[in-house]
Amino acid sequence: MVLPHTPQKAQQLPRTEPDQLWSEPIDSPDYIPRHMKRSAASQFPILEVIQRLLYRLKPMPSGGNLENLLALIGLYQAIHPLYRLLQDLCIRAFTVQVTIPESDPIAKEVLAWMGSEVILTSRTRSAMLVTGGMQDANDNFHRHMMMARGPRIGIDKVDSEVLCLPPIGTRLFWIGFRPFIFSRRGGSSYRNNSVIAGNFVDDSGHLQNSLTIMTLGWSLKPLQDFTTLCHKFKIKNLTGTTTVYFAGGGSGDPYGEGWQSVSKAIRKLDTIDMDEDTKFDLIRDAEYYYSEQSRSFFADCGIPYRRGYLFHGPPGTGKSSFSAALAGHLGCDIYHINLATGSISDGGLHRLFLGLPRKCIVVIEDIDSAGIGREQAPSTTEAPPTAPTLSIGIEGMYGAGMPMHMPRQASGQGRRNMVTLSGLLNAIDGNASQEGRLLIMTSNNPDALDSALIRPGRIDKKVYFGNISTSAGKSIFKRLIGRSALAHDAAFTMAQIEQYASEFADKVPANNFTPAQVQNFLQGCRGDPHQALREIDAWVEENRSATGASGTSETSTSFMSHPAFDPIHGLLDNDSDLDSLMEGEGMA
Ligand SMILES: Nc1ncnc2c1ncn2[C@@H]1O[C@H](COP(=O)(O)OP(=O)(O)OP(=O)(O)O)[C@@H](O)[C@H]1O
Repeated sequence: MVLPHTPQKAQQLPRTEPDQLWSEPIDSPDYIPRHMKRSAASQFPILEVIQRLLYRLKPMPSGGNLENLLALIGLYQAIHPLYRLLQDLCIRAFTVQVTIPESDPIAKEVLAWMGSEVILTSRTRSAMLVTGGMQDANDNFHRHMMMARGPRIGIDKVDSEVLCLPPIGTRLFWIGFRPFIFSRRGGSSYRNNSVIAGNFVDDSGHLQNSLTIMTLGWSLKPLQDFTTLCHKFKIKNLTGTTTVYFAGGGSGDPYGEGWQSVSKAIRKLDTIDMDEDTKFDLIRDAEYYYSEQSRSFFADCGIPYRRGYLFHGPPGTGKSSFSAALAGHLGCDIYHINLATGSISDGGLHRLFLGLPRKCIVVIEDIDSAGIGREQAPSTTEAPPTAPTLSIGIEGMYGAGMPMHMPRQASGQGRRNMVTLSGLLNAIDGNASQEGRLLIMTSNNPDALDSALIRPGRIDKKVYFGNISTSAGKSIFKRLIGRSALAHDAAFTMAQIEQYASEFADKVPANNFTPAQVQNFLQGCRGDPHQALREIDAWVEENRSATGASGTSETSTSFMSHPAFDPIHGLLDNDSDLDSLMEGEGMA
């Protein structure tokens, strides 16, 4: 039986219009005329959206779960920007923050502190693990501290070179009763509308990774105290190491502009073979420079608090090694700038100097090969078309005025130098330049340098590093061969080593080879005194003919060749003296 089809009228539920939600009886004190509500909603469309979404959320007699869910999501989407706006307003009103580019030395200290004191000590659920070396030039430093704290999150299962750092993101931590928010941002995670973590845009307009530290209040003092805490933490944990910073090449450099760092074991001063008087004079001078007495002397006399040395001599004679050992001795960091890379501009150099801490050693390496010779009058020589902004110094490199002594490296094909003499002078002691640094310039050819660069006040001491003397040869043999032989083979005695060292030194013609050359030969002998003595004659012959070494005017004036020069004089008269000499050696 077919029932007649009686179309059922869909049950129409009375729907409440959004406006009715707020409707009040006309005699109610809360009554607002409808047209006024409409105009408010039309002025702020977001209100109307929220109003409609709220209406959708009203429980309905039939179904509506999906609709409710969608309305809820829509409501969240609509309210979220408002929430962010309010959050940002509160942050701006009640907090202070600092942003540090990740390439800055302070950032390394903050990251290390966070990794060690927050990430490894809390029940963290995320961390950034990086292998040492390329990922983070500060690897040794972080590793050192990880070892100091002990692994906490299963790091013992992985290679000891894995480092634990705070991940990209935001993290809350407390120091005492004060909350801090730490944010680490990658350059790509730039968000225009956030004030929680500012991003750092470098001079070339590129986004750099950055850190932001934020805390409650209106004063930057707690943040300054925090960075000081991180710095002290670094000093405490870096006993026995020196942090060596290298200037990044510029925006084209994968590591970016600014300072990149690596930690190295401190090289002891007694591993540098040089005239003892010169050595101790330099040490005394540097120690005095950093004393309170000298600081107040400079201040009282109104002299800029700066000091400069020029180390000159052939390559491989210990200029850089001594600088590093001096930094280790003074307990400060060392900053290397190599202008010969041709990728640092005047502005970049200035910024590098501005980023220096108060106490540090800055080494400008091979300054003569950087093409910054004497400032010349503008040359008529045409510069190559690829170098439209050639400095005065570089015109000499490319043009007819190129000095004959200019190393091949500096005259590199197509490479140009972007630092001018005036730019360099301005960076090292212009008005805006940081005080307190000890500047060391190294040069293989000081005659090529402009007198303005090395005038008193800029360069206070000039020290010549020369080829190896007989006594220095003996010293190097004892350090590189004798020590190892005594440690690994009981058959050797001190007296024997002394004798072998003298024999070896006699076979190496004085002032012909650099310490680096001799060191290289001895390293190849792997601690075997007999092999060293067996092979030295052939090596001398071969290298003499290869280099045509017959003594240079430089070596003839070397302090190492001075009859009075005996770098080990007074130290090696007996066994204990040798032991004391050898105690701190072996670090390269
Ligand atoms: N006087 C020295 N005493 C001990 N080791 C030295 C000495 N000179 C050089 N060496 C060794 O030779 C190597 C090169 O030395 P270093 O880089 O310090 O020379 P440099 O004079 O700075 O050379 P360059 O002018 O090329 O920069 C280092 O490994 C260092 O250990």
